[in-house]
Amino acid sequence: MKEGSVAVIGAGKWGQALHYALSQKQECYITSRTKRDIKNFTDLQTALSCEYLVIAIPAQQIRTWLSNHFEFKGQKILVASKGIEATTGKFLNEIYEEFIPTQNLGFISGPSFAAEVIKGLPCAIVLNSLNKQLFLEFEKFFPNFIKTYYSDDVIGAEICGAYKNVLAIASGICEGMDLGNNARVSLISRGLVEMQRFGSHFGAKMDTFIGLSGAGDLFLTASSELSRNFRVGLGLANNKTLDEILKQLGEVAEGVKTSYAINSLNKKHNIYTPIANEVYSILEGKNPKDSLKDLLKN
Ligand SMILES: NC(=O)c1ccc[n+]([C@@H]2O[C@H](COP(=O)([O-])OP(=O)(O)OC[C@H]3O[C@@H](n4cnc5c(N)ncnc54)[C@H](O)[C@@H]3O)[C@@H](O)[C@H]2O)c1
Ligand SMILES: O=P(O)(O)OC[C@H](O)CO
Repeated sequence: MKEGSVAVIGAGKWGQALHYALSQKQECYITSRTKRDIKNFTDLQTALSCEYLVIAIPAQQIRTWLSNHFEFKGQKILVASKGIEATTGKFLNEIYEEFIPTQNLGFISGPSFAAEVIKGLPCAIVLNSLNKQLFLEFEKFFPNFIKTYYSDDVIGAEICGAYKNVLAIASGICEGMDLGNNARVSLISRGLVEMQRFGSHFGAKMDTFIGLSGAGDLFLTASSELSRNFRVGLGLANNKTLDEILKQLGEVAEGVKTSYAINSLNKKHNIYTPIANEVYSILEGKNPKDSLKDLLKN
């Protein structure tokens, strides 16, 4: 293993933005399935031989990717994806822990559109790990335009990052239906309460929901067309089919599959999640106008 070396795995929007950020202070490799014209692009084996890996592949592909490509040789990992595995209802930390010791795992959360990070615009994120030493090691790789905070609430960060994508779809639907600012902000506020209720069931810390990982990322994603999930909502409100919307998007919108995961988890654990339930129902064909009526019922 090349000591001190850093690589990003996955050259989608977020992988490329993180590669740009992490290249400011040191050399940083990047790899993906198809070769890209990016500085320090390398093959997978070279990337995997780095000591520090930042993994930015979509949540639903992680298990297969780890099974097929990854061999643990002591690498320290920062997970950059946001989502819940739809087939199992597992949070990303649970999947990674099947392959990698907890002490070697960290998770990025917080409001961070790739499109702004790749321009070097300032932002603040959280690096979540049960191992504070890991945070200290990764922290020094981040450039001056990114402020990094530490949290040990891995489960809280994972739930916020995944749940806010579903709420961003709901907010996009609200916007697409022209329901006004009052409606959108009511939805976002009640969404935050719902996300907290869901998270507390799984042991997330309350503080996480009012910080960057929770309210921060929710406010960002549920209020901007820069969000892919928000744009999925806009499309649904405009009667486009999900297939059409995703084809046009051409990038991952994690909230779609995460809606299915949350739907299974809230049924299994009997958690009251009215907004996520309506997003799931709309994805399954319910008319958004009927969802609105149901959400407004006292
Ligand atoms: N884009 C953002 O602003 C942003 C910010 C924070 C977090 N994220 C999260 O980062 C993750 C990736 O998002 P993105 O914006 O880079 O998406 P993207 O659609 O731009 O790119 C996804 C990348 O994953 C790769 N990929 C897909 N399937 C793969 C597989 N089976 N094996 C290996 N690689 C595979 C694709 O080739 C592509 O390079 C998502 O979980 C997303 O929620 C994105
Ligand atoms: O474009 P989205 O909806 O995947 O959101 C991107 C990031 O998660 C924002 O922090």
